[in-house]
Amino acid sequence: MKTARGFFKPLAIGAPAPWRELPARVERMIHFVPPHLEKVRAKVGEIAPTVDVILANLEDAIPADAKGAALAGTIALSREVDFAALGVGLWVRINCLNSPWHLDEVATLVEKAGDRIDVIMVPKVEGPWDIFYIDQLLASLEAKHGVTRPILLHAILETAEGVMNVEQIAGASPRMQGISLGPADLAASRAMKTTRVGGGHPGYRVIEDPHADGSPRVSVQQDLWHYTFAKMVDACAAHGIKPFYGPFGAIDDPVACEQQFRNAFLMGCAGAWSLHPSQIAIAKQVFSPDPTEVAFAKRILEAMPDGSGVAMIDGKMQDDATWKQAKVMVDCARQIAAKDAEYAALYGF
Ligand SMILES: CC(C)(COP(=O)(O)OP(=O)(O)OC[C@H]1O[C@@H](n2cnc3c(N)ncnc32)[C@H](O)[C@@H]1OP(=O)(O)O)[C@@H](O)C(=O)NCCC(=O)NCCSC(=O)C[C@](C)(O)C(=O)O
Ligand SMILES: [Mg+2]
Repeated sequence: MKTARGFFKPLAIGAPAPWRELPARVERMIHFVPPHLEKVRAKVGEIAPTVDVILANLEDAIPADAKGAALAGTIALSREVDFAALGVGLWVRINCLNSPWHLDEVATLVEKAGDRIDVIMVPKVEGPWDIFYIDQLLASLEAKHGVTRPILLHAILETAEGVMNVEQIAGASPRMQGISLGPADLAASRAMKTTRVGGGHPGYRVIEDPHADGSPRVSVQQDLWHYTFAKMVDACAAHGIKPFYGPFGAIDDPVACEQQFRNAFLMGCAGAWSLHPSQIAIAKQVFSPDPTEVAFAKRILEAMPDGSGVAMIDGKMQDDATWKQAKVMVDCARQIAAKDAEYAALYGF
């Protein structure tokens, strides 16, 4: 383990000092773009003002023979759209660390777009050693190319070993911005017998005991991901970084997508991925707290100005702990309102 002071020392001479606090950013949806497709890339300028983050994807879903074009497309994208002026994050998902592509990708990204990329997403992170490696590599490249703002790291949790080590991954570097669930690779890694990208499964359920009269037994579908998800959320919260739900592959099922996103939101996630333009509005609505809940939270804060004691509001007991929950809700709404005029009006800020 590094010493407490050592943790915040730059890892290369001339590299920028690591972040001590994460920059405060609204990241309700991470919108995935295949950057090798010129047709899709051309539309990013139009989509960007409607999202919080645009992610150029270099990994899975990009054919092996298009990896170079995707990297070139990412650099072009970083120049074509002024993401910083729009208040939109620019993220890149690189190929995994045991692939032949990641080294050239990281080198090219830092050299050609190091001052414009906010976050690099690293897939299939197995343990803290993967983060140590990429942390050092980034510091060396940032120093070499005079990048003054450290690029943050986001890990995808998509192997059984990664889940086992999630706490150490979350705390491996001050560059860690967050972690997303990668349900498709994780399912394969665990030998789960599914063929989906996230969401539930009709076969995973609980059933009530047989009735004496033989009448039908109630059976309810359960959440396949709850254990992994809760483990990830606690690891992130404990280390002061952000948990995210990952992708929802059934583009044709917006109802289930919304439910999956809402479960993640209620459990503490900051956002989810949008793979298709139709999922952007779903994520935006779900990850912006409900205005009615925000109004109630404001009443709690007003009823207990110093956050202590006890109060009754509409028959519900309020104390220091509900005050803290209310503060989480109101702070989140305030941050969103500062970025999004539509929600500022809904929240009355
Ligand atoms: C699913 C696909 C193939 C359906 O693409 P489509 O063309 O069939 O859909 P469409 O409904 O016909 O598209 C309508 C319009 O939207 C456009 N469009 C469509 N998608 C986008 C987009 N993302 N951004 C911007 N524009 C988009 C599309 O080009 C079209 O434009 P047009 O009307 O002008 O012709 C397509 O949406 C797509 O490629 N999405 C991204 C897929 C992706 O990134 N997958 C990897 C992430 S999930 C993952 O990796 C798993 C994980 C974490 O690793 C693990 O769990 O293990
Ligand atoms: Mg994956």
